Amino acid sequence: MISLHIDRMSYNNTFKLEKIDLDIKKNEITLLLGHNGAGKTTIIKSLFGLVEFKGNLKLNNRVISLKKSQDLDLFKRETSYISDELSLFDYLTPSEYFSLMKNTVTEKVDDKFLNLLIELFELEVYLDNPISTLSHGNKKKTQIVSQLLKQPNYIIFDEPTNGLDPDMIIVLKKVLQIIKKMNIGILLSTHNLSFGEELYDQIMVLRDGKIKLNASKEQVKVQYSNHTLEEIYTKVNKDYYTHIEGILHELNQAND
Ligand SMILES: Nc1ncnc2c1ncn2[C@@H]1O[C@H](COP(=O)(O)OP(=O)(O)OP(=O)(O)O)[C@@H](O)[C@H]1O
Repeated sequence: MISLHIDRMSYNNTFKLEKIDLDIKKNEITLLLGHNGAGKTTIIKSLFGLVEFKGNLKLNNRVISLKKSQDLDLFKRETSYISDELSLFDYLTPSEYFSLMKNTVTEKVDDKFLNLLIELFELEVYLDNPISTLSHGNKKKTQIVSQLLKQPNYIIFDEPTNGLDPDMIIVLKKVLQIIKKMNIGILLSTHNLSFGEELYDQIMVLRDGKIKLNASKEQVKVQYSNHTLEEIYTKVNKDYYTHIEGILHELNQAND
């Protein structure tokens, strides 16, 4: 299990995260939801030691320090990060890129697993084209496959559905359901409520750097019975939506 505890973190006092407790458990998907600027990426950056914070990071119940090269190497080996920024080597082809990724992991990559992912994400026809010539969605799929092929213990996935077409969103949802059962823990940070709804086992909702909801799916069911995730999200952020309803009412009146 990965456990991140942030007591406090701030960017020059302009934005702060407080009392964040995030767990990523094997065989589970943790969903991270929040408005633009809520702090989701900052939490992910904290996980990778890219921002300073007061608190601690545990891997399998042991506190680790990403400033120590040994701990950093261990954490990198255990974790794949699929970012929303497409930082691929554009001059390589997907095929060359996958080979490069295969050579960077210690365990042997299962070629059958890789070929099935290539087929599922419909990348066969682009395998020998330079990545620079691929569409945004195909670059994204190349990035997804390049990280999944490592079959890490944990996957941190930022905005998984950005740039994907409806077929691929459906395929990705099914792939993540299978991958989770391979004893892999997944953190999904997404704005796509319907995508997250079917997938999550744990949910964290953030507003302005603070936790509004941190619960398991079972706890959510007890508290919100059959409500959809959109309804739950709206209820959790009640103050915001009451404010928005007021403005929408005025907009409607102005239109009369
Ligand atoms: N390097 C930085 N220096 C100062 N402030 C920053 C920095 N990076 C982010 N912020 C601010 O911290 C807040 C949280 O940003 P963050 O990127 O974590 O939000 P987010 O929830 O990922 O948003 P989005 O959904 O828009 O990606 C924002 O107000 C942002 O402007």
